[in-house]
Amino acid sequence: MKKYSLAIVGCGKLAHIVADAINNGLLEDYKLIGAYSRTREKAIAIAEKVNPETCAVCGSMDELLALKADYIVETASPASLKEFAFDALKRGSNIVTLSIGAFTDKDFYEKVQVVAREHNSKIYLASGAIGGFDVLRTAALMGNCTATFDTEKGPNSLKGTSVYEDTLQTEKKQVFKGDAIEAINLFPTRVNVAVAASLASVGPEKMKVSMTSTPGFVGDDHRIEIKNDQVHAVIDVYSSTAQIAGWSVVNVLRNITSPIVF
Ligand SMILES: NC(=O)C1=CN([C@@H]2O[C@H](COP(=O)(O)OP(=O)(O)OC[C@H]3O[C@@H](n4cnc5c(N)ncnc54)[C@H](O)[C@@H]3O)[C@@H](O)[C@H]2O)C=CC1
Ligand SMILES: O=C([O-])CC(=O)C(=O)O
Repeated sequence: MKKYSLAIVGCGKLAHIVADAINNGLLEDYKLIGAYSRTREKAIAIAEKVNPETCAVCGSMDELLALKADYIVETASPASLKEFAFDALKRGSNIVTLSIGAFTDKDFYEKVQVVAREHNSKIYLASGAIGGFDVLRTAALMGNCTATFDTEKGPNSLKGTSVYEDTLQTEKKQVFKGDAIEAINLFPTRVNVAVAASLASVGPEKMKVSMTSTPGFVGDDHRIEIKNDQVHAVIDVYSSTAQIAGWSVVNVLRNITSPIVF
């Protein structure tokens, strides 16, 4: 049976979910051939977990791209996706990404599509911590639609952002209201989901995004609502950890090689 080669960029928490899935026999159509992360030890940890003999620990992005893996899983950051997407697609590698926030850069979003078409490669947007791309896309296709994206988080997950203040520990507060572009600019690695939902529906400028901080709240709740003349759909996903996003990459990879495609 043909195995597709796989490489991982960004060897943190979510990459380990993909590595565990390989080890647990959930990705039998793939062979991990390379791992790259800013911190070399993290790439070593992934290679050692899966198979240090067949998975190269890459010292640079170029080294990883030179492997020309059939699929590159990106679990790093929107900035990293921008760094390697063109080169990867030009070499015929397909990309599975969680850092969909990168696509609020219109120029980048348009150019990756042109390059992917020219080189017969594809970019798969993993559903991450949300879902329902199918109904969002379908409802949007029908026309005349509006959409909102409301996130609830605990204050501790906002530490290190400009909206954090100690009073959030005791008071519920809407800490952000704006569109998906403003949201990802303020929270570069926390609202990829809002951008993903917007690209699947009304676009980043028209997606009305809010974020509410609730004292003691654990995990994330993302509530997407889309309406057109005939359809009213609500997709509400609560998750106590971000692990669902790593699993969504596993799901995309399984779908790619499955005879039944969801
Ligand atoms: N779409 C979604 O639902 C979600 C998307 N994400 C995205 O996935 C990314 C990874 O999440 P985690 O695994 O939880 O983060 P993490 O912080 O545990 O791991 C990310 C790893 O990537 C490395 N990295 C970052 N930029 C890099 C670059 N330019 N080149 C090479 N390595 C780089 C970091 O050093 C780190 O080891 C997040 O930054 C976020 O953009 C995360 C959660 C949900
Ligand atoms: O884990 C989440 O809830 C969402 C997240 O980080 C992202 O979209 O970047």
